Amino acid sequence: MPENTTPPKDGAKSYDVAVLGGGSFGTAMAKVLGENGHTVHFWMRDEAQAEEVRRTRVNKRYMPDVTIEGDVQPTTDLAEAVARAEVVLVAIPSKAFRSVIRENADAFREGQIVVSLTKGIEEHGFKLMSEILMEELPRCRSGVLSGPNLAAEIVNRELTATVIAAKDPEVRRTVQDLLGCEYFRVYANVDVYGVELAGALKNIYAIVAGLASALEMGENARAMLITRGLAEMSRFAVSLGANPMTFMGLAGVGDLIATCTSNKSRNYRIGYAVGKGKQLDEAVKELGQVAEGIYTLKLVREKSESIGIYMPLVRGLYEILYNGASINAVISSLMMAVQNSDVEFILPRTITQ
Ligand SMILES: NC(=O)C1=CN([C@@H]2O[C@H](COP(=O)(O)OP(=O)(O)OC[C@H]3O[C@@H](n4cnc5c(N)ncnc54)[C@H](O)[C@@H]3O)[C@@H](O)[C@H]2O)C=CC1
Ligand SMILES: O=C(CO)COP(=O)(O)O
Repeated sequence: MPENTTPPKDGAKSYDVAVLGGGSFGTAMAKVLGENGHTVHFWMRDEAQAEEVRRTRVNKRYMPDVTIEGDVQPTTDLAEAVARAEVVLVAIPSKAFRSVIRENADAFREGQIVVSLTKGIEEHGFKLMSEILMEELPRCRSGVLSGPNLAAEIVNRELTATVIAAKDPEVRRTVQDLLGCEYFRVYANVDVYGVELAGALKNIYAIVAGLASALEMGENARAMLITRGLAEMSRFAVSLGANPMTFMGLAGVGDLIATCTSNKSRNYRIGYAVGKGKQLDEAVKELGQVAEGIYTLKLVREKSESIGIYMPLVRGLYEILYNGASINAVISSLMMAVQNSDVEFILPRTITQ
């Protein structure tokens, strides 16, 4: 056993796990797995970065203050990482997710467990990452992990809960066994589509919340945005087949609270920067990490218009970010819109658009 390997918990099985993606979240999950006593094949595309992590145990660009403990083996050989793994966790931004999986599809085995950690939507065809996994790796067993999981807190072992969503009970159990520990708790769900869509949609409202914070709005406004964001995202997701109750859970309201109230969220930080007068391009460049919400916003706006789902916050944010609308004008039109029902599952909305 290598020097820096933690033995697995008493009686627990030690797995070989591949983590694909060497950014903030890949690093956070590799660290949890390493501390839980598993062998981690940590794939990243950049050899210099892999060598640095190997040598220093620090992923300097994404997590400069964090030492990665345990048997975490950085590699740039994706096929080998997957071949050695019993379980594969994918933390690659949505824009590159399909191409990375497709180019390496031959490396995956029948029945292998592959779990998406990515909170985004594919541009063409409005596909979620679990759908991409089913299309590209039809012989594997897939799942998605989502929830209030700010990487910057997990790496400090701050108490966190997440959700594994999968139809196959063994996938759910395996991921709970792999990741669960004294600071990371893994709950299960079977509504894969709802859990995954919740994780992607909440990024939009985190941008809205960041914007509101930059404008120094109060707590009433923050509560209104979070709650109306929840109403809007569940309305949209339910129309596409998600279970509304999923939005009451960690992957729904939980993640919405975490990212709409914290500048540790990159999406929130984008909203904050725009609210302080930065151009979107400038804000993204300064962030230097992925903020999925800016892409998800475009796709959800287009989809909601095409299927006739009322999403005023999406529409307003889109006008601000992509059409140069004045923030104050958008706020005013949202506040002066026709007054409507609070919980539409109890009192149906009377106004549709
Ligand atoms: N950071 C967080 O707190 C959380 C992030 N997520 C999700 O995880 C996904 C990844 O996010 P982060 O790791 O935070 O992003 P990041 O911006 O910190 O890192 C992205 C990583 O993906 C790599 N990458 C980009 N394009 C690539 C390509 N074509 N091929 C291979 N690798 C590529 C980059 O080199 C980098 O290592 C996102 O969908 C995000 O929403 C989910 C939960 C929490
Ligand atoms: O999804 C996240 C936490 O649950 C991370 O959010 P950001 O991508 O906005 O940092």
